[in-house]
Amino acid sequence: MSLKNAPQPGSTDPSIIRNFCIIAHIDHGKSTLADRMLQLTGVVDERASRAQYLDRMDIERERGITIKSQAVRMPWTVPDGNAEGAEPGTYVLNMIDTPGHVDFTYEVSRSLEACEAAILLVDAAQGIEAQTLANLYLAMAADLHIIPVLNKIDLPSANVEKYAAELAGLVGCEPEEVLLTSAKTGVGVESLLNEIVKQTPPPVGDADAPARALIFDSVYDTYRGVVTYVRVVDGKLSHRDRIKMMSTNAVHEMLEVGVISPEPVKAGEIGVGEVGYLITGVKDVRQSRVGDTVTSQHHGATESLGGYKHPNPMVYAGLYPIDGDDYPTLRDALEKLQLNDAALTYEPETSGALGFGFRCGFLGLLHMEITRDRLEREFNLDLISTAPNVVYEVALDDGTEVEVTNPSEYPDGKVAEVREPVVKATILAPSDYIGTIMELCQLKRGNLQGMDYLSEDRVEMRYTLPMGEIVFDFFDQLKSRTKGYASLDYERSGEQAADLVKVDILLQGEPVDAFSAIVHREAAYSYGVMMAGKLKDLIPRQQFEVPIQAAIGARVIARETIRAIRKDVLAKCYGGDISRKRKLLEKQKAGKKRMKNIGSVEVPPEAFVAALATTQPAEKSGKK
Ligand SMILES: Nc1nc2c(ncn2[C@@H]2O[C@H](COP(=O)(O)OP(=O)(O)OP(=O)(O)O)[C@@H](O)[C@H]2O)c(=O)[nH]1
Repeated sequence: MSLKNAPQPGSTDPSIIRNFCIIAHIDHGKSTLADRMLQLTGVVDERASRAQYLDRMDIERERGITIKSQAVRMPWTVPDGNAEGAEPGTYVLNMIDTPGHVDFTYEVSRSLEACEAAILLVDAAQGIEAQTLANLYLAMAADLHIIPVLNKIDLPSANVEKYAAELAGLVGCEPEEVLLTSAKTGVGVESLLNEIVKQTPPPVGDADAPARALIFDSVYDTYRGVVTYVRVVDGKLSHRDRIKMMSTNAVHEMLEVGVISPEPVKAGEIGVGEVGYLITGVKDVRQSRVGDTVTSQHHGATESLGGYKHPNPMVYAGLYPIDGDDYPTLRDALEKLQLNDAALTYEPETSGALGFGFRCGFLGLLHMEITRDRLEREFNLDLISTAPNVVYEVALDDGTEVEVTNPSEYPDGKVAEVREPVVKATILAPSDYIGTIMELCQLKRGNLQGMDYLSEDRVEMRYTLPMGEIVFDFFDQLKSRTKGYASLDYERSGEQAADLVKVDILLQGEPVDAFSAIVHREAAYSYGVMMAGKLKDLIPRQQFEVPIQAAIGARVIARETIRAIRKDVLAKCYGGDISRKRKLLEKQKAGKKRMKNIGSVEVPPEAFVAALATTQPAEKSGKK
């Protein structure tokens, strides 16, 4: 169908609108299916279609243009006599993209709020995974209609019967009701579009009420400022309105309203049930926050849609430039990133060992990895990041409470109680690995909350775990112990009191703040031994002997020694070539300039990088 004849934004009857999203575990084919739908609905023609149209962050960056397609409007005509029994006619489908990772659960929940149905996509060769479940629970909490779909049925290893039964059991339908697709070959995708029309409830809202729209994403664009994605619930938003953000009462001039199909298309207004974008000239995403309600300034709504939450960082780490001269660049870079990332926080910090840097707050490990990666790649910075830590609440003997986001701020002595954040974790794995997973969780101070068999040989285990144990190498260990078969998802779930201590690492009797860590008392010794051992290997020998100690307060719990030596760079230079000798000595001097001095001990930056690399990135699935 030609897009010109498609229903126009602003005057679309809500009864022909269908708002849906696709939820899936990483790699189960979400992007491929989305691309296929764009092609079939004629929004992107096959020739112009490049793989993964929705995933165009990189392309955008290269060309420095426009907008991330967070929500695409697709016209779809249901033919007469379709096998699905959907009412023939032309419909407007809005496909809303959801970020794929636990760090962004709140953003996911807002995107889901903007939909009426969710396609639960499962790989027919893999079955249900942890994120399938996590996303499904979020979708059920948002009251969405679930459409179960098995994808990749073209794969020789697909086991349609087994996984259709598993999926049906999970969703509570008959195995025959599970739809089958191959996003790759296109099989089943037309039927799926008809099913979406048939099964998704049309949006309901009051067209005559004051405007209310939910912000489900906001993105900073270099040229246009902040682009805010909204789903209109009541009334309409027009480009002539001045709009108000209900959480802050801030009023903004509206410059443009439109829909994405798949490029931005201006519209005069968008009405009940529609999904589109607003541009207001605001330059900072923090003024247009995900979860907030937009209304018009005049005769605006008095009650917001609810559910707005301020993003709170869960993980903190220090970021330091390896070259101290890069400090201003790092500051500017963080300022720029924050324009596009309402959840990123930072404040200046100084470390005795690393110099000037920033204490940054992140939603989780993946968020931290992404941010660091972008700083290094987009701003050409070499960074040292200190080991990430969670936020501890420390009650002192005198009744005061402090929040510790940096181990070096941990109060010495007089601590009455320390509370640490806890997560509820869901682990899915083949049942053969139950023993090894239990062992790992026990080691990480986990408590088993329950266990269910999803099928004969797959099990779901639910644990509560201290978040501080997960931010280290938990995910990596889980993967290696289960040969990659386990999947993990977790969400924050309150605090608990714990017996935690601060372990300091001392070089020649001087504490190195970058290596301090808050750990469970039982793990303190092994942390001390591990760190001292690592540093012994990483720090080059000096002209004098260097003791490395790990200590809790004044009590030393581990010790290593680096023996003295002077590296004679001239050793191989017999004969009398004075200029060559001078060159070598200068090279040595230049190398020394880059060293970080801890007291009189010279430590190469690489030693910090390697010593702090105890943490591993979390599952890299949230790139969208
Ligand atoms: N054989 C086959 N491969 C598929 C099918 N759908 C997707 N794939 C492949 O599976 C891989 C993952 O697909 P994506 O669409 O990137 O998966 P995704 O869920 O969007 O993954 P992320 O973007 O990483 O979250 C790609 O290599 C696809 O080509 C299918 O129906 N059949």
